[in-house]
Amino acid sequence: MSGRLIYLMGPSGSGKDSLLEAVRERVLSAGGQIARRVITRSPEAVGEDALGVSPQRFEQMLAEGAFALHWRANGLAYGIPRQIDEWLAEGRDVLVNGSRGHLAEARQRYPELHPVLLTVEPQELRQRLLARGRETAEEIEARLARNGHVRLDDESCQRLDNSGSLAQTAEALLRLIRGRACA
Ligand SMILES: Nc1ncnc2c1ncn2[C@@H]1O[C@H](COP(=O)(O)OP(=O)(O)O)[C@@H](O)[C@H]1O
Ligand SMILES: O=P(O)(O)OC[C@H]1O[C@H](OP(=O)(O)OP(=O)(O)O)[C@H](O)[C@@H]1O
Repeated sequence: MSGRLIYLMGPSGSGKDSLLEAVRERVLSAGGQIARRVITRSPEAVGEDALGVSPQRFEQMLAEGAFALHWRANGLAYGIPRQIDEWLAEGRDVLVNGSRGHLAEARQRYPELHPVLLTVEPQELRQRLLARGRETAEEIEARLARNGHVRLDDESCQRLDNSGSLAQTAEALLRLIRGRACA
């Protein structure tokens, strides 16, 4: 039986990378996997477990069919390695740090995916992006503006509020996964 694709979305700064890191050990010990994104950003990017590549290398990987999913946002290119298909075929649940703007395309490839939307109070979101200190003030404003016009009216999305404690959000995500995806 195929594993489930847990497609985590949310505004830049809402805590997707932090949440995936917080649940990583328990997801892996339950036989699940967490996809490592490929991003055209410096490998030193603060607070994320992504593979940083040049735009040229990204295009080469894309041409070689290396990605199961890929999209562009925030002036960057993001890719999800095709390895997730092997994991899913092995019956493993796979968590992906996804994009709200790419959900429709992701659904075309994975009709059974489980969408999870991380939400954060707007003012808290701004503070977190500033505190993370990875983007310039201009890039932060652009991300906040993007959040203002990316609309997700998909009622099937499970919503997780990450405005409070990360540990509590992690427990909520694990309950959600156990409830819907893991035996
Ligand atoms: N529940 C939380 N409470 C306080 N700070 C958080 C919480 N979740 C994430 N953060 C912080 O907010 C910033 C953005 O988190 P990050 O995981 O990079 O978000 P995303 O991956 O969605 O862009 C980071 O500095 C992170 O440490
Ligand atoms: O379509 P959206 O839902 O707005 O998402 C746009 C992009 O931003 C998110 O990445 P992330 O939050 O990790 O961005 P960052 O790491 O570049 O800040 C998400 O993973 C997408 O790659």
